[in-house]
Amino acid sequence: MSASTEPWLHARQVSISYGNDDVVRDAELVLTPGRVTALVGPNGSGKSTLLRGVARLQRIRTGTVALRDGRDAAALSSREFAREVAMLAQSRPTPVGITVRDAVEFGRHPHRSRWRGSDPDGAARIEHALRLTRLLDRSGDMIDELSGGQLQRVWIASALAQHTDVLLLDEPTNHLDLRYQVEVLELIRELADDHGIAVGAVLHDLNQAAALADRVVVLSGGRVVADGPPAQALDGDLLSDVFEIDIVVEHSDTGVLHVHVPRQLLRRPARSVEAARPA
Ligand SMILES: Nc1ncnc2c1ncn2[C@@H]1O[C@H](COP(=O)(O)OP(=O)(O)OP(=O)(O)O)[C@@H](O)[C@H]1O
Repeated sequence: MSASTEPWLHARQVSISYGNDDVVRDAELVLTPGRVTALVGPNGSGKSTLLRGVARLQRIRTGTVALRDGRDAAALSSREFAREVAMLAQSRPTPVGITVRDAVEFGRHPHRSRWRGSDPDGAARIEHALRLTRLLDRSGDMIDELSGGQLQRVWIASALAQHTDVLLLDEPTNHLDLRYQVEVLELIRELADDHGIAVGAVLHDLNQAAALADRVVVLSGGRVVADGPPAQALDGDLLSDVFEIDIVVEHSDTGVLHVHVPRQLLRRPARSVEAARPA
């Protein structure tokens, strides 16, 4: 892991609007090498918009995004920017008729020379990405024949082949069963720990955020309302306010956080079950 704590991405006072609506307001996001930062918050709180804004997929109305060595992201060409920051968006169409390797090769696009398309490091980078995502032995498979979890790993491999300092992931565990969720989360942890990548990930599951992240950013109504280590940012009272439901956060002796909704809120009264039964 890199020892540096200088941010590799630092978004300051970022506001993003749709029409006249500010959906992200004065947000700050700091991504440092070897660290995973989770963005959490209710539906519509601005998590994806903020991530898309710092990935230059969405226009930022005000604010700045600085990359490694303080370079202004807005001053880079799109190819230069794509060599620094990779983004795995929330939903991607699955192309038909291409192999796993072809899909991973998409990630090399910013590294190809403009005219002749040469990419001397390409083969090694693609193989590295396939190995990290445990897809080497599937590299010839057609991607439309993969399971959801395998496909998610292919897109992560494609982002890794891009060979960037910063990796942004929008709900990387969406639609995956528990086993694949754990696999993807372990992979993300490995990318930060063993490869020093600065990762920013939107996550819905607060327990996954607590387990995975070094830092958690909580968004509410487009504003950052907490930003810190999980034990600090995932505060029960704050989360209850933000999600408008009672949320309890327990800290175990071993330092594990457990975020949950008290059971009585989930229990259905017996009579409603009776009432639902057909006569
Ligand atoms: N293309 C768009 N046009 C107009 N408004 C949009 C658009 N995309 C998102 N919004 C609005 O911006 C706000 C923030 O949306 P965003 O998708 O960033 O939230 P989110 O926290 O990622 O939500 P979710 O958890 O549901 O994915 C919401 O009010 C949403 O309705």
